Amino acid sequence: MTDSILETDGLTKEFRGFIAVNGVSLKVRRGSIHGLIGPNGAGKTTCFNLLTKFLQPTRGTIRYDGRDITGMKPAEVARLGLVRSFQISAVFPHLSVLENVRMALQRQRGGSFDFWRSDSLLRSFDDRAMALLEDVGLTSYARIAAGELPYGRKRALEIATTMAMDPAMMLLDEPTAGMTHEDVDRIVALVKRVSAGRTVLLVEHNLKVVSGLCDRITVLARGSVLAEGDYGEVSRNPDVVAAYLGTEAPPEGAMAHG
Ligand SMILES: Nc1ncnc2c1ncn2[C@@H]1O[C@H](COP(=O)(O)OP(=O)(O)OP(=O)(O)O)[C@@H](O)[C@H]1O
Repeated sequence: MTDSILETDGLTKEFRGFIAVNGVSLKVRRGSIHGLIGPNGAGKTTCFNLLTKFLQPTRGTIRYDGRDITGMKPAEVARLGLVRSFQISAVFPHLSVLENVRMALQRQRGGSFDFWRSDSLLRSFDDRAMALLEDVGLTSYARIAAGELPYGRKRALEIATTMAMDPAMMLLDEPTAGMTHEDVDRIVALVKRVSAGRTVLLVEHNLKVVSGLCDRITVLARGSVLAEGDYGEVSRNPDVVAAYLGTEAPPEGAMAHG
């Protein structure tokens, strides 16, 4: 018996007749770090948006923690503990790093954005916010305006604000996109750390990141599942190699792992 926390069955998304995601049946094991990879245009982002309920599927079902969430709204699934990392645009650039996490904590408590009046309430979240900042290595940046953070640190802040929701499952969309090597290593370590006691699903282009992080990997190509397994298995799969070589060369040496 596998203990899946997230399961899709025949998940399909059509855009005016173009099938971006085609009959994807996915099982994400509770407590695992699961990677969703595939060449450009494979349907990863569409799939991610379906799972986070930002898009409604044309067909198919999504079950989270034993419950059918197919028709639910993003906020509803977030309340159930299935939370996507906030986009950088969701970080308030003029507020400090600490204030951003405080806001996220307040939101988790069901508070409103009425931060004019609730300053004292927000301050009560300081301790928890500082603990989260420590988790993501941002303690020394607490008082800096979020907008002034270097890019890699902004992604760490995004993860801290996601963690503020205390999700049972986190969905991360390319957490290392556009990062320097040093930032990539830091985010990999961070995702590993925050994955303790949670399930993580990430869409990721960088196959070295995937090989270092993921217990299980689903490879999408042209909207369908092409292969599934651990990194060693999928990287040796001739169909996977062909799919990557057919559209773009994988990052140097990436397929040589495992
Ligand atoms: N809103 C939309 N309307 C029409 N076509 C779309 C829409 N969103 C995505 N597509 C198409 O669906 C296909 C899959 O796109 P998607 O962005 O999900 O792939 P991806 O694997 O995330 O690609 P990439 O790695 O390039 O980000 C692409 O051909 C894309 O052009």
